[in-house]
This record gives sequence, C-alpha cells and structure tokens, in this order.
Amino acid sequence: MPKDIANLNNEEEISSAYYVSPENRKAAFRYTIGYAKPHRSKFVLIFFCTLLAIAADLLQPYLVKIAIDNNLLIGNNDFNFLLWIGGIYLLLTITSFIFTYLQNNLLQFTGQSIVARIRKDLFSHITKLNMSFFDRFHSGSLVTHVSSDTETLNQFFNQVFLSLIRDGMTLVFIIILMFHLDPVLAGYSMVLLPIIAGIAIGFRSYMRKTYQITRTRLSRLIAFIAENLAGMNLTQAFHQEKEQQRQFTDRNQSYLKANLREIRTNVLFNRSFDILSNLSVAFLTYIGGMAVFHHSIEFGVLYAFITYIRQFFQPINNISQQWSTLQSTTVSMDRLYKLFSIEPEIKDAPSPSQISLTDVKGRIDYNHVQFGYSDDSTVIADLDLHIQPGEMIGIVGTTGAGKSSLMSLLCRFYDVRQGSIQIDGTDIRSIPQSTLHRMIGLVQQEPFLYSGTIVDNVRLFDESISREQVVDACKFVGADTLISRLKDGYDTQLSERGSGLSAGERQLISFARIVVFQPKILILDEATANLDSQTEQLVQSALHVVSQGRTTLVIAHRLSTIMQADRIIVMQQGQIVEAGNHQQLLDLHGYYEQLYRHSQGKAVQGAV
Ligand SMILES: Nc1ncnc2c1ncn2[C@@H]1O[C@H](COP(=O)(O)OP(=O)(O)OP(=O)(O)O)[C@@H](O)[C@H]1O
Repeated sequence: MPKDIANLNNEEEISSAYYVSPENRKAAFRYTIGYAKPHRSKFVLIFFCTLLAIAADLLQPYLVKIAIDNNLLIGNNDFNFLLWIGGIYLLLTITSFIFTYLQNNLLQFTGQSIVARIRKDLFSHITKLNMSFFDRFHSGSLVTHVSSDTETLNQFFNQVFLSLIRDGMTLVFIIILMFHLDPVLAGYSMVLLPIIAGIAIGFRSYMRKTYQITRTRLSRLIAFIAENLAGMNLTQAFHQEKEQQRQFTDRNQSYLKANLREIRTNVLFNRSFDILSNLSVAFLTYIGGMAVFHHSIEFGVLYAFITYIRQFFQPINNISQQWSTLQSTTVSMDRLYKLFSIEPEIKDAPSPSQISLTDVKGRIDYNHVQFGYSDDSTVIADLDLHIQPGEMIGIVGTTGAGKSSLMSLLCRFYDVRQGSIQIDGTDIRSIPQSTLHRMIGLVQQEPFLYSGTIVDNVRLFDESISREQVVDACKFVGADTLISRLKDGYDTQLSERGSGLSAGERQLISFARIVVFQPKILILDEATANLDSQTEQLVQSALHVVSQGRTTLVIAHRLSTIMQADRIIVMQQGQIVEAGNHQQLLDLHGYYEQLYRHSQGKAVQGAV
C-alpha cells in the first residue's frame, strides 16, 4: 500500500507515492478496464456517433471550398448550387449536433455507471477487511479513495477516453483531408506536427507534477476534515479549536498555493500554445498565399487549409491535456487496484463447520491463547479460560491488561497467534464468520448508532423484524419509557453516531438489539462510569434481564456491575492473575480487594 496520503509531508514523498511501476500500471489498467467490458456494445455505439459527428464537422470547410472554387471563383453564379451547399452545410451542422449529443450522453451514462459500480465494489470490499487493516489505515484516507480516486476514474472514462477517440480521429481525418487538398502544404504542416506535439508533451509533464501536488494537498485537506469531524467532541472538550484551526489553515493555504500554481501554469501553456498556433497559421498563410499567387493552388483550397490547420491544434492540445489527466488516472487506478488487492487476513475455513444457531449452547474455551497486534508484542500470554453455557463472567484489570483484546479475539476480529478459542467445542476458525457474529452480541462502551430511526437501529435495518418485536424488545430492556419521551418516539431520527441520545440511552438501544437478534453469547464493554445513577440503574437491570440464558462476558469499569457475576477474572499484562466470585476474590486479599476498597472509597467520597 502506498503511504497514507493524509500523511505525505513534502514533495519528494508525494512524487514517490505517485510513482507507479509499469507492471503495476498494466495490472491496474487491466483491472479497471475489466469494469468497462460489460459495456462493450455502448462503446461501439459511442465510437460510431463520434465518427459521424467528426465527419459532419470536417466536411463543412470542404463544402465552402467547393462553393468558392467550383462556383464563385469561376464566375459560375449558380444560386441554386449555392443554396444546395447552404442546405447541406445546415444538415451537417444538425448531424454534428445530434451525434455529439448522443455520444456525450452515452459516454456520461456508461462512465458514471462504471464508476458507480467500482465505488460500490470498493465500499463492499472495505467492509470485508479486518480490523488490522483499519488499525493501519486512516478513515480519512479511505474516504479520499472512495470519493476522489473514483472521481478521477470518472474523468478517465468521460474525458480521457472521449478525447482519445474524438481528438485522435479528428487529427487523422484532418491529415487525410490536408493531403487530399494539397500534398505540399500538408507536408509543411507535418513538419510542424512533431514540434508542436513535443512542446505540448514537455509542458504537460511539468503540469502533471503541479497537478499531483494539488491533488495530494486536497486529499490531505479532506482527510483532515474527515478526521476532525469524527473527533469533534474531543476537540471541543480539550479546547483544541485554535490548534486544529491552525493546522487546517496550514493545509488550506498549501492547497491554495498549489491550486494557484496549477492555474498559472495552465494559463501560460494555453496562451503559448495559442501563439504557436497563430504563428503556424501565419506561416502557412504565407506559403499558401504564394501558391495561390502563382496559381499552383486554388483560393478555396487555401481557405479550407487554413480552417483545417486551425482545427488541427485543438485535438493536439486536447490530447496533451488529457495526457496529464491520464497520468493522474494511472495513479488513482493503481491506488484503487492495490486497495482491491488487499485480501482479508481472516478468512472462513475452506470447509467450515455447519452450525445451527438454534443449537448453540454458549460454552467458550480459551485454550492457552497467545496474541499480539504485531509480531514483536505480546498482549495475551498463554491465557487459559473455560466458560460454561449461561455463565456470567466479569473481567476487571489494569488499563491495557488485554480485556478488550480478549473479546476481539472471541469475535475473530483478529486471530490468535497460538492456542485456540472454541465455542461449544468447535474452533472459531472453522465457524463461518457470519454465523460466529450471529452467535455473539456486542454492546460496546460507546455504542455505535447509524443515521436512521430508533426502530432501524434496533433491528439494524432488517425489515424481516417487525416494529412490534422492536417495541417489545425495548420494553423488555426498560428503554420504552425513555424512547416514549422523545418527540417522535420510536421514529425519532438519530443523527450520525446516535448523537442526541445519552450514553446510557445508546446502551439501552444496544441491549434491545441483543433481545431482537437473540445471540447466545453476550459481550458487554460496560460504560456505566459515564452514567448518572438513575440511568445506571436502568442499564444494570437491562443487563440483568438480557444476560438470562446467555453466556455473558462483562468488561467492568465499575465493580458494582459484576459483583453478582458467577465468576470474576482479574487480568494483568495479558494474564489472569485472580479468579473466583466476589467473596472468594475478597478473601484472596489481592488486586481485586484493592480495587474493591478503592471503589468503596470513591463511593464514600461521592456520597459526602
Ligand atoms: N488495535 C490495536 N493495535 C495495536 N495495539 C493495540 C490495539 N488495541 C490495543 N492495543 C494494545 O494492546 C494492549 C491491550 O489493550 P486492550 O484494549 O485489550 O486493553 P484493556 O485491558 O481493554 O484496556 P482498557 O481497560 O484501557 O480498555 C494495550 O497495550 C494496547 O495499547
């Protein structure tokens, strides 16, 4: 994967991030073109529309040439003939309009459909990647890939591709017509062709660099905005507004500078190109004028020739302009291809065990588990834990002891390094992930809610679950009273991440999800620390009712939540150091007792 573009700092890094090796370029190109294949017939149609539009355009000067040479210059004032020529000219204009319109619409439709498909596949691919991928990748950069890089591909289909067909064909037709009109003048023009093309390509390659810098700076800006919006509460809580504003201004300014430089270079190039084009016209007018003077060509030929030479520059300019777009498309194609090529590290076994969700009992065995996020770190060291179906386990421990990691391993967000985890005696690596995730219900410390109504959030947009089921579930966990107090009740629209609801209310909605989806195992990363005592009471009783008949693992931040647990395990540095029920642990006079005394002290202080 190239370095995260959000983190590119200087232009050298930018250049190297934008370097695409020829092999990668080919593979990425083949991959992208694969998306265009189903649209073959539309591309053929586009080709013919373009062909007809160009032919209609290019025949117009030729018609005028005929009118001049075959009528006006020889004094054959045949008005009928001129009328015919005028009629055909009009017809050609209409033909060009119709086919250009068709070609544009067809190409837009095809290009947009291809890119929409790529965007859809990319999003679906990203959702299948493992947590380790998201540990490495900033969400801001992923937003950029899904939005900007696919947009660049859009430009490829709607601009580059169109230009290659339309301008390429126009150039070829103009050359043919020029040679048909006068080979000598055409020969002179051909001398100019490589000079103009050389200058155009040289200039464009310089422009490409400025363009890349602009795009990278824009990506950095977008990534910064995305990340800042996600962490806005933190920014405000820690009065980071000024610092964030400063960083934003830096990025904004550097984008502005790059943008202005790009525009300056663009204008300079286009004006230089115009001058070059005018000089060439002047040169050919001189040579052609001499030829007319010496009667070696007719005036109409010179007229047509000058018109063609003017039209000759446009496609060269267009192609060279698209050349730089093509370069950035190559980079985007490469980045998207690399993203598509990332395989999920955690995959279902080739022949997974078939497990019926209704038969799950909920026994969990951690068998001498070892785990680390990287090869050189160990977060869980040889942990052995066996949990009976329906048992409630409280997990406490120091910060960073590995409590959440233990839960992530059970959900198979990561795979164990050594040992195994079994559910009802089956290694979770041989259970299909979709089944595994239906077996386990997760209530996070900061429950995530989607944009949508409360009903949508409880049933997770699964229309097969009725509204009544949702309401019953909310009543069951005691969330009904809270929800009824909201203005639109169950139809209250929740904004992004469920803001508008308190942490406790969000937790209650997560509990209702558990009741609706009926997983046999419940994991709760408890967040009662943030709750007022009344909501805490509600969450406690919700936990009590929801945990009935389920194997429940509770990471406790307040001991009051787990004092009633069947078993409490105390973790330190990835190991279980104490285990037993509340009383047994107090009798050990160990770490748990210290925690308990500490929490009692706090409670007393709180009461004072
Ligand atoms: N995604 C990750 N990538 C790398 N290291 C991680 C990741 N998540 C956690 N860690 C590290 O693994 C160790 C265990 O973290 P874990 O979150 O499991 O601890 P915890 O006991 O749940 O802590 P807390 O009570 O603070 O939530 C810590 O040192 C942490 O820094």
